[in-house]
Amino acid sequence: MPHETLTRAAVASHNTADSLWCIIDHKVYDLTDFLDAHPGGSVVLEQVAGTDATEAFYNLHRQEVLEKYASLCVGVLENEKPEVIVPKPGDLSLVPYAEPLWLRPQFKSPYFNDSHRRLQKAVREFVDTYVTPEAQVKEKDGSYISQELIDRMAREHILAMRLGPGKHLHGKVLLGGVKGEEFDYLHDLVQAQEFVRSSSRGFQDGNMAGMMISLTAVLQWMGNTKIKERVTEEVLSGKKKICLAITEAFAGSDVAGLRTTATKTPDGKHYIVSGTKKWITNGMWCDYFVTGCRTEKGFSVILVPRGEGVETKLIKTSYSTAAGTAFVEFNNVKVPVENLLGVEHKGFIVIMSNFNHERFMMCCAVIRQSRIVVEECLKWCNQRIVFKKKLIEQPTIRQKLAKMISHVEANQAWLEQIAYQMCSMSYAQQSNLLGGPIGLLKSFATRSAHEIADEAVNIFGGRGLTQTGMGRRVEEFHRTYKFDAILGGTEEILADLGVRQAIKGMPKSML
Ligand code: HEM
Repeated sequence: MPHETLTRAAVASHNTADSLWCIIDHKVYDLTDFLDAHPGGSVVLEQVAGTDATEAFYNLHRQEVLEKYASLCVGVLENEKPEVIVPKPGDLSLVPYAEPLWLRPQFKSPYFNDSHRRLQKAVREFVDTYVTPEAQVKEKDGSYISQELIDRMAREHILAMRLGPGKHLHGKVLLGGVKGEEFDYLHDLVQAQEFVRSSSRGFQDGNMAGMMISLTAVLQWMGNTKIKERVTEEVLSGKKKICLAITEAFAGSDVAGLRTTATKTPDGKHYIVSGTKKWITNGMWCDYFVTGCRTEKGFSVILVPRGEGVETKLIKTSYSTAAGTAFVEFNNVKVPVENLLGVEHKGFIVIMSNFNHERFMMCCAVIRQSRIVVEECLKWCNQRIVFKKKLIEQPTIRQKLAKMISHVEANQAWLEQIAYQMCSMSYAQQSNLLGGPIGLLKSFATRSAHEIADEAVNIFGGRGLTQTGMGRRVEEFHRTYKFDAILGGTEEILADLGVRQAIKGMPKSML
């Protein structure tokens, strides 16, 4: 915190490398000892010694740089007040279009009530305080989520909440005082969109994405109540970790082409699971694998615990290894038949019904990330000066922003409408009636992400290709938005699913 009140004249006298001060946003910084450490070099700082460097600073740095180096601040200017708004944990952004319409005070929404708003506020505070700081470190160094954060999420029932609505939430009081019984798909949308604000795509998946897409299958399809209750308790309390193991090097979206086999032992008491799985999110640290296998007369899903014959190797992808993406080998792993999910040889339905919620979550995430990029671009265009004008004064730039904003707003409106429909449908109705629309939305939202990432990099220039500094969020989005276009079904497969499902509902007669 600044201790002294100073005048501009006093600052002006500290204008050499031996004593170098400058003003940024009405505060005074002593940069003398920072000269050699400054990533932009000492020369540029000497050029602004003793002057007001606010404009030069914001032309090149993010506000968070000043927060990180707050200790360099030695005073405030007499009778002057800082103008830059520093957000506190939980705050809404004041940048236009940075928040979905329902969170902007001037607008109303037919979908969101007081309970959704309470949840939003509490989750944002939680994410800003506990998730984002860890996410940013882990995204960079590639290490896995801390047990401390997992435990904290378990205590607040956040792990349970992130599976979506259902009986597993009954009797629990969630963040914002929301009762588990009232948690619906609009709450689900709210929490999913708040969690991605930590802007670290690898860590975002590292933060229990595997659990979100696999424990749901255990809850829904595990016939053996004892195993179901034990595994659910272990995972939701954070003691054990679980992931979905379907994709193979041999087959991705083509689930029918999988080669991992599960053969029953002669006494009928066990399966012997053999084969490999690839790109398994969180696989590196998981204790359980919800595994797709070929069985004698079809396809079955089996809960395989880590143990003898299970080996995991890290896969390096374009996002951080914080996601724990694994190549998994099952080498004659012996699993009790009680670990079967759903009906033997009829596992296709287990996987397919699970996909809807996974894809819905991915829509929530990629649409919110796209909005973050729009916010970054609006901030930058308002801050960056080129050809003696702010970037925002260039009509070409405004055209780009118009396109980006329109994509985000259209997708969010479609998403909210789908979430609203989900609230009043059974699981089976959702699969029948919403599998297609969710597929179309995911496919369209990632095409939008493609356009948004492309325009954002053009707006940021070299900074949009640099992993630190002003453009780091844009660089990360441009590098990683494809994960959402591929995982959970590719754009083409899902677009096709959407149309095929629509055609199923066509009247038989010619129209
Ligand atoms: C409190 C004062 C300052 C601090 C703590 C600071 C810190 C930093 C940091 C951390 C970076 C790395 C890039 C980033 O994270 O954004 C950086 C880059 C840079 N800084 Fe500063 N800086 C300060 C003031 C200034 C001023 C007043 C100028 C110019 C007149 C300046 C010019 C630069 C330049 C040219 C770069 C390289 C930018 C780039 O590669 O895009 N800095 N500074």
